[in-house]
Amino acid sequence: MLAVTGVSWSAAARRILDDVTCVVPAGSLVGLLGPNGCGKTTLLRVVARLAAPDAGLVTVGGDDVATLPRVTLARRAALLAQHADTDLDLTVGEVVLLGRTPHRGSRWSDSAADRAAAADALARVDLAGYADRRWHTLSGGERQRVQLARALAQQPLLLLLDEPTNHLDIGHQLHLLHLVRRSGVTTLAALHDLNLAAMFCDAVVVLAAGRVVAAGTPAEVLTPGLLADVYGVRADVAAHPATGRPAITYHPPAP
Ligand SMILES: Nc1ncnc2c1ncn2[C@@H]1O[C@H](COP(=O)(O)OP(=O)(O)OP(=O)(O)O)[C@@H](O)[C@H]1O
Repeated sequence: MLAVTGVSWSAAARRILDDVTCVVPAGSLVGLLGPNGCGKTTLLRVVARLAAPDAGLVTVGGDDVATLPRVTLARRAALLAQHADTDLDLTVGEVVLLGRTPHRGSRWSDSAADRAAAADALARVDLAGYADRRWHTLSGGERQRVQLARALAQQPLLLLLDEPTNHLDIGHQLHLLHLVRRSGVTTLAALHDLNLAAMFCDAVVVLAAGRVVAAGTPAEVLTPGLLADVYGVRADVAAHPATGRPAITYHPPAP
């Protein structure tokens, strides 16, 4: 469904993404992992065509994103950016309806289908009843969930999520990833919490200094050796008693 092949991207004479290849099969949730600055956001931006790669190919649904009409790409892919915000004095309902823009064509007003999709998306992020609240009155976690609702209202084939659990309490972190997984929408999500990645992702791709250093199921990838090599941390990895997925316990840094 999403295929990234040999993608490189440079800025300020530095190679930020270096020959990155990965796939996100249709309907799966793939976690994009790696330390700060390894290139996760940059890869999501390249996939969303907000940055043009120096080399390589990105296809969504088999089509090269570089040549897809903008409106077609906007209908297919929704990006939830890391610090999604707006300076406009919008209501929550208006923010979520922005997700319907690619479907609106030349219509100026919202259709019943637009309003239904927006209301459904708000309910799914547990914010039914918030439609008339002003955006700037929301907490950080509420804003994050509204932005996910905007992305869901877009009804994309591909969701690109940049640290979607930012600002969320643990209950809402679990709820959000459960919701994304159950939505069945093909998703690539940059995540920092490796236990959440292990719990919810079908597969993970690990970047380090712009290169893919591991890819596979969470159990295949999230080993003590990988955590030491990539993050420089010591950790134990056991099978979660309920799910069998990896459960990581970190050691404090050596004194
Ligand atoms: N336009 C740019 N010009 C120069 N450097 C850039 C540019 N965009 C990104 N970088 C650099 O590329 C590297 C990768 O950045 P990116 O935001 O993709 O990392 P990340 O893995 O998402 O990090 P984090 O986990 O901290 O969010 C960083 O060192 C960043 O400073």
